Amino acid sequence: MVSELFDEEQWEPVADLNDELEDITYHRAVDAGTVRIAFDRPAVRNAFRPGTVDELYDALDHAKRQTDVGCILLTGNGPSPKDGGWAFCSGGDQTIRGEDGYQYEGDEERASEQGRLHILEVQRLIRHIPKVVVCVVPGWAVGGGHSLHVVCDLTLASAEHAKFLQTDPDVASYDAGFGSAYLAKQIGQKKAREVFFLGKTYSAAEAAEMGMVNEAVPHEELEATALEWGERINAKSPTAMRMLKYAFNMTDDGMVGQQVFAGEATRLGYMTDEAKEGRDAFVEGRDPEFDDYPWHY
Ligand SMILES: CC(C)(COP(=O)(O)OP(=O)(O)OC[C@H]1O[C@@H](n2cnc3c(N)ncnc32)[C@H](O)[C@@H]1OP(=O)(O)O)[C@@H](O)C(=O)NCCC(=O)NCCSC(=O)c1cc(O)c2ccccc2c1O
Repeated sequence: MVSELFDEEQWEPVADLNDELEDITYHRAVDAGTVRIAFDRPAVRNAFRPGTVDELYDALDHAKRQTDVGCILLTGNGPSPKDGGWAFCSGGDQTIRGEDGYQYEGDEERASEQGRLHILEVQRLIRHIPKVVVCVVPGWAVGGGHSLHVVCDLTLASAEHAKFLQTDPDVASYDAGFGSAYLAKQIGQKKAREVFFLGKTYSAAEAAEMGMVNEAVPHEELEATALEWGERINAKSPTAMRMLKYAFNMTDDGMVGQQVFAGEATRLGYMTDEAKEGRDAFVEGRDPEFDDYPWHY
């Protein structure tokens, strides 16, 4: 069983990656352009270790390159075989945290590598991926798991079991990027500081009220609702959705935000006859003829 909330009839494993996965699962909807990527370490509340992060990055990168996929669901499998508890993700696995980051402990080939903090690379991939990423939270979203939900485009949560908590300062860690500063953009400075400085646990309803969760739904309906959201998203114009995501990002992302948005503007430019004329003239060794193209106003 992948997860108690997982409906096997709706999904098929992504064949070219799934055999290599240990810490996550990766599925594609049978008849929709939606993929489901899930943490699969429920016994430790889906804490991530470096290998987990590698797999997550690879799955997201694979999903990015599927031109018929518009929606990525990021979730956590469960419940825990130990105590029945649910989690989206409890952040970095503290048992393998070394002095310079999280260690590839137990992986003989990579044990000598430096400590990693590359969940931040995953955050940046989620931020820039030209698709809608929905965080589907069936239980705890804590520490680095909380930050992941913050950086996703939308968050859908289990009304009964989802719980939101920032423990970073308890374990002497700090996501000083999207996890904190971008959270403040979502819920306001006072509330974001409360999340980190007081370390309270918030229910799905409270998190929705604060503006960091889009909707709380009954636990049993969580994944069906997520698939419905995927359908709604996939029915829309891919170009419009991509440009909107990058427009939302741009005001907070500085020159990188401008670069990502501008890259898509360049792509749209390349699709015009005017751009083709510029290219063809160079390739054919002649002067370009732009007289047919107006100076739009
Ligand atoms: C998540 C909890 C609030 C759940 O509490 P609950 O009482 O429901 O369950 P237990 O505490 O009994 O946990 C069950 C079981 O899971 C193990 N476990 C849970 N979380 C982790 C974890 N993160 N690492 C390792 N193991 C974990 C727990 O030990 C139990 O095992 P048993 O063997 O006893 O059954 C609560 O568990 C909790 O508070 N967990 C810790 C949350 C936490 O502090 N996470 C780390 C925050 S820092 C972080 O994530 C982070 C990562 C990065 O890579 C960064 C990179 C760059 C900047 C910042 C980063 C960053 O902040």
